[in-house]
Amino acid sequence: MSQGLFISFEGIDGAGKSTHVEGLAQAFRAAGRNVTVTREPGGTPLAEQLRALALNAPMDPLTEALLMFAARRDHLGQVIEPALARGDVVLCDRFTDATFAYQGGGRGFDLAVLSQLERWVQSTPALPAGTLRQPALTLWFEVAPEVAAQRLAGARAPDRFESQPAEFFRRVLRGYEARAQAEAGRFARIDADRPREQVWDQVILAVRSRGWLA
Ligand SMILES: Nc1ncnc2c1ncn2[C@@H]1O[C@H](COP(=O)(O)OP(=O)(O)OP(=O)(O)O)[C@@H](O)[C@H]1O
Ligand SMILES: Cc1cn([C@H]2C[C@H](O)[C@@H](COP(=O)(O)O)O2)c(=O)[nH]c1=O
Repeated sequence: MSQGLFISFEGIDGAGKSTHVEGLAQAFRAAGRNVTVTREPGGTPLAEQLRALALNAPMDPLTEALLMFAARRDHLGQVIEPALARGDVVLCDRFTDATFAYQGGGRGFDLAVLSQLERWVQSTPALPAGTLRQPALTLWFEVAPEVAAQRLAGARAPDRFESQPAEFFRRVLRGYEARAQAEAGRFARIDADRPREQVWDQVILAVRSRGWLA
């Protein structure tokens, strides 16, 4: 049986990350792997309900952060951990880096509290004590907020996050930068301000260079 592999996709709204999730899933399936495609917040019936609240209902920053981690706890227990235990490749559209970027960077919420929640929520008996469940690779789609906003313009009714001004997304970007610097080995920076084909080339290179696809 193959070993489970956990890959997350990150970036500001409209960076273009979801566009490449299914392509990477197909590449792994073509190589004979079982793939679980999922997203955060969401991925389980309960977490999808929490997603609808987090994206649409007015709330204070602590409530928002708690909802993200509550959804994540359910998602990890119901979907991610079982899939990894089966040996699947798990492709997750956003994970905890989004909380540090959006709630920490964007909202200015206390990073120490987020780190504590991360330790509680991502501890798992599947890993040695003191080790947290984290992606093996995080594909970080970096793009200027103005470019991302243009891509989303008119596409759908904006939610509580998508309707934030460019300055919010500049803070979110800085939040991602800080996480990428702190955990450089886990992050692959994708220059997402390029045509789709060139973005895809960077995605597949990041995976191949780690020996996970030929
Ligand atoms: N490289 C690209 N160049 C131009 N447009 C793109 C590119 N990649 C994706 N798009 C378009 O930009 C829009 C947003 O793409 P996508 O949904 O993949 O972004 P996202 O990062 O997943 O956004 P969100 O987090 O808000 O769901 C879509 O209309 C998509 O077709
Ligand atoms: C996981 C997570 C997500 N968010 C925000 C980021 C996005 O604006 C939405 C999710 O929408 P998408 O179209 O599926 O990208 O939620 C957040 O603020 N904090 C998080 O932890």
